[in-house]
Amino acid sequence: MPHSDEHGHTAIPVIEISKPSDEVAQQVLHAASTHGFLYIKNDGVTIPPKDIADMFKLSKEFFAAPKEQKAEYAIHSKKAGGINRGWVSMQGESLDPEGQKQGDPKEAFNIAPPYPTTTLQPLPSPFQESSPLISRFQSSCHTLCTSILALLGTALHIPDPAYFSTRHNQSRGPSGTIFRMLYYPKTCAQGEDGGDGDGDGDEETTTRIRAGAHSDYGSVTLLFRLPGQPGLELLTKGGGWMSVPVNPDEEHLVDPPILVNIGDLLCYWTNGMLKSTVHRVTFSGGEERYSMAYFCHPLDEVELSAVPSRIIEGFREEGAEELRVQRRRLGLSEDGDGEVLTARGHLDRRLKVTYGI
Ligand SMILES: O=C(O)CCC(=O)C(=O)O
Ligand SMILES: [Fe+2]
Repeated sequence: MPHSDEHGHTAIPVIEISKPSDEVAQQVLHAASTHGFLYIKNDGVTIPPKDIADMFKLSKEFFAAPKEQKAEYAIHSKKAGGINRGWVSMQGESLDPEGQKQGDPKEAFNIAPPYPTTTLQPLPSPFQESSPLISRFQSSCHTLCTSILALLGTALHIPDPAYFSTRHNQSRGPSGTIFRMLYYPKTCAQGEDGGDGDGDGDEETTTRIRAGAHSDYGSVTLLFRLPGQPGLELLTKGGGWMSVPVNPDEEHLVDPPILVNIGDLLCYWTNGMLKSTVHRVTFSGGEERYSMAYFCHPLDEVELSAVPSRIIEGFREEGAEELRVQRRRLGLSEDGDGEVLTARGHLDRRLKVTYGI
């Protein structure tokens, strides 16, 4: 490690964090500041593989329900608990509005963390009956995110060891954190004919897209996928697409490692040092596909002035171009005028681009 794939791309490392140390912290920082992606070896305890499997079972059961039933909990609706919660229908969202005419051929269901009460948002069956599992799963995802952020804090020599964890402590207030279950149905027209279904193969050379090219919004994202359901690709520095295997080390790892990627907010917050890498999902096989993502965000009120680290301060010049990209994504003037965004302000700007809300 690290080794390269057949195209010469350095592979995304699998990092074991069950015994945190300076060396482990350095490995996490290195992956986060080069690929923007890393795998965490599943220790079997933090997020039990059985819970992951049970969550996938629930997700399959929910998405198999009739459309009308799912539509009762439509995204942003009052019944689903408000903004950014609930069910997203097929083509109901475009992650790459400029690059794609149509919305993504996928469905999703968003669940927010329980705040300020301890109960989850109103949920349809079978989620309602499994609320304890869902809460437990979300909370273990959050624990893992906090551990990853703590390792980044160590490697960046942030003087306050609790800098990131305090700012992501959900018991202290609301945040943009959201857990999302995704379902990409098998649609033969799109698998064979670029989606227009007229059978003439006129888009033969176009890659079939299941989730448009995008970067995530928050601090860190955890991604769960199922063996045999590939399709995730990341944009390399050279402008090509590199596939991200579900289990990069099948020989040694029974449980697939947990994929982690850095979001725009953390890139912005670190002067562009941690990379928020653009990624997408393609058909590659066209079979149905399920995934789950935990998008971890800081508390709404957190101010995103550069994190207090000499390493980040020293990156200001090198990261200037990356920061300009980030500012463009937010619709801000490129060179900034000294204003400090809050985490909420950052998310609102990003959501506006995707949903127009
Ligand atoms: O389904 C996947 O593998 C990735 C989904 C994704 O990137 C997202 O929802 O942000
Ligand atoms: Fe994503």
